[in-house]
Amino acid sequence: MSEQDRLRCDVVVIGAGTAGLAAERAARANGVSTLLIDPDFSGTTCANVGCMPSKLLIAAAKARHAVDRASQFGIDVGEVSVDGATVMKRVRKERDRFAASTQKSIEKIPDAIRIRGRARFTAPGKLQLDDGRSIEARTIVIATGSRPALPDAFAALGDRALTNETVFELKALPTRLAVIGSGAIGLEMAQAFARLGVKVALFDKSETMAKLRCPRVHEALKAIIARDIDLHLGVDATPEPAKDGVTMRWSGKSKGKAVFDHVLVAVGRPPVFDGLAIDKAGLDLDDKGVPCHDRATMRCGDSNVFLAGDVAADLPLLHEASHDGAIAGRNAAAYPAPVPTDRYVPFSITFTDPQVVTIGKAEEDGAVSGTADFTDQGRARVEARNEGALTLYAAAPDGVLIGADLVAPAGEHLGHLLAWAIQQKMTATQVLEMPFYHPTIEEGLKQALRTVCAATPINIPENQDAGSPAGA
Ligand SMILES: Cc1cc2nc3c(=O)[nH]c(=O)nc-3n(C[C@H](O)[C@H](O)[C@H](O)COP(=O)(O)OP(=O)(O)OC[C@H]3O[C@@H](n4cnc5c(N)ncnc54)[C@H](O)[C@@H]3O)c2cc1C
Ligand SMILES: NC(=O)c1ccc[n+]([C@@H]2O[C@H](COP(=O)([O-])OP(=O)(O)OC[C@H]3O[C@@H](n4cnc5c(N)ncnc54)[C@H](O)[C@@H]3O)[C@@H](O)[C@H]2O)c1
Repeated sequence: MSEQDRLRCDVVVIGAGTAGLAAERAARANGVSTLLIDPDFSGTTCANVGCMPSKLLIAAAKARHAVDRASQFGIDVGEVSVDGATVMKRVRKERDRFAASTQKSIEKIPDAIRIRGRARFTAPGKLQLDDGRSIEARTIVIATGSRPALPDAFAALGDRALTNETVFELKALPTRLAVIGSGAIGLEMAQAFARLGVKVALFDKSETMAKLRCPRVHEALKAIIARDIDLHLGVDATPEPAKDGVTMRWSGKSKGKAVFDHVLVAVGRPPVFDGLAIDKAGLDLDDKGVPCHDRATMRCGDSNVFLAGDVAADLPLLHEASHDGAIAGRNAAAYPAPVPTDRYVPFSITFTDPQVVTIGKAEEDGAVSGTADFTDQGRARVEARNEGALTLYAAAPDGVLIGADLVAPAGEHLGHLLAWAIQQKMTATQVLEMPFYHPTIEEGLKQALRTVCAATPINIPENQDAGSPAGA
């Protein structure tokens, strides 16, 4: 092999998504030479087909829903129509802006570092590109992301089956949409399409949506989702091509048959290892084929290989992908002396309206719990958003907050307050000692914090008024 066919660097990063870009940035900032490998450099999943286009569709649904809700305040807006083609055009136009700005930042990486191609292992620590060039690196970061699972029965439907990679390309809104999977993608997209006027049915083989642990919060979510969507949990749903769409048949907790224009398949996103020949990397793999790794360093065993982002199959979320990347990149540069990092408390928000949040640990981890209900909470009533429930989990006997499940108005903001308090290992008493402005949704937290205090031998702060202002 000629010298030209041999690429050399300290740290090679495979995959230029959120995690890979963060890893390359961190490695280079630590003074080592890097190479970044990607077949397309077309921007990130987040910008192209993930977080951003999904939130753009949700924003359109929110606008339509606000109009629908206006009448309860005595505001008559007359007949409303949705121009589906314009809705989808805006989603793509704004999405393309986000994608272009990601691409611009990729273009700022020096040319010599960006290598177009696919990498695969030929032996432990040895990589080859699909054009035959070999890569010699001191350390390797794998950041190849995840992609939507598409079971065979759905793949057989051709373009009637949609995933997050195709749904945002729809030129108009469908009339009838089946959604398979009530995880984050299924719930967000099902509710958004339904609120834009699409007739939506949602099917899941599990009886639990959005990985909620608290049955009370789950019941509240079920009632909210079922208002807009024909909801079928605990069912096996099978598709079959029909003349003008797809026939879905389902059985289990409910049974039926209906025809839809399209089926959106959102049944999880397994990590991408194909083409990498990961079996030749000499790494221990878990039962799902993911290299065993330490989340504190992102290092695979005692090898010179690190993981970052969705490919690690830990918490497939954007903030975790970028944290993984920073940790893996720095430690790949510091090899063989990786520095462990404390990880964030697990924290996820599903952007339904109201939003669903899960944080940290739950009852099964030995916690006591405190609850709050938003059906009669003051500010929530003022806004006619009085629905939802919250459960806080705390360690006994000291009342240190360790987790939460909630579906509540302003859920993403309550979620952040709680995640930050939990990350800081605050007790229920310490949070109760914080100022609560009136009248706010945040006041709804007090109810749950006080129940945690009552369930543990700790006291509600003595110098605090135990009453509630009107509607708190
Ligand atoms: C519809 C949807 C909505 C979402 N919404 C949210 C949200 O609201 N909030 C949130 O926190 N998270 C959200 N997520 C999750 C979030 O988008 C992901 O966790 C994140 O984008 C993962 O980043 P990554 O770098 O691991 O993967 P990616 O950005 O997918 O990057 C992987 C890269 O690896 C490259 N690659 C693959 N194979 C090879 C190979 N063999 N050689 C070289 N390169 C290769 C690919 O081309 C790609 O560029 C959403 C996801 C989806 C699908
Ligand atoms: N707001 C956010 O942060 C956000 C939004 C979208 C996606 N994401 C990320 O993307 C990942 C993938 O999302 P997702 O919704 O595809 O996966 P998911 O793992 O969140 O949910 C998949 C759902 O599909 C169900 N399912 C699996 N196989 C099925 C089958 N054959 N028939 C019926 N139901 C089936 C599961 O029971 C589960 O409820 C998420 O884990 C999340 O981390 C995050």
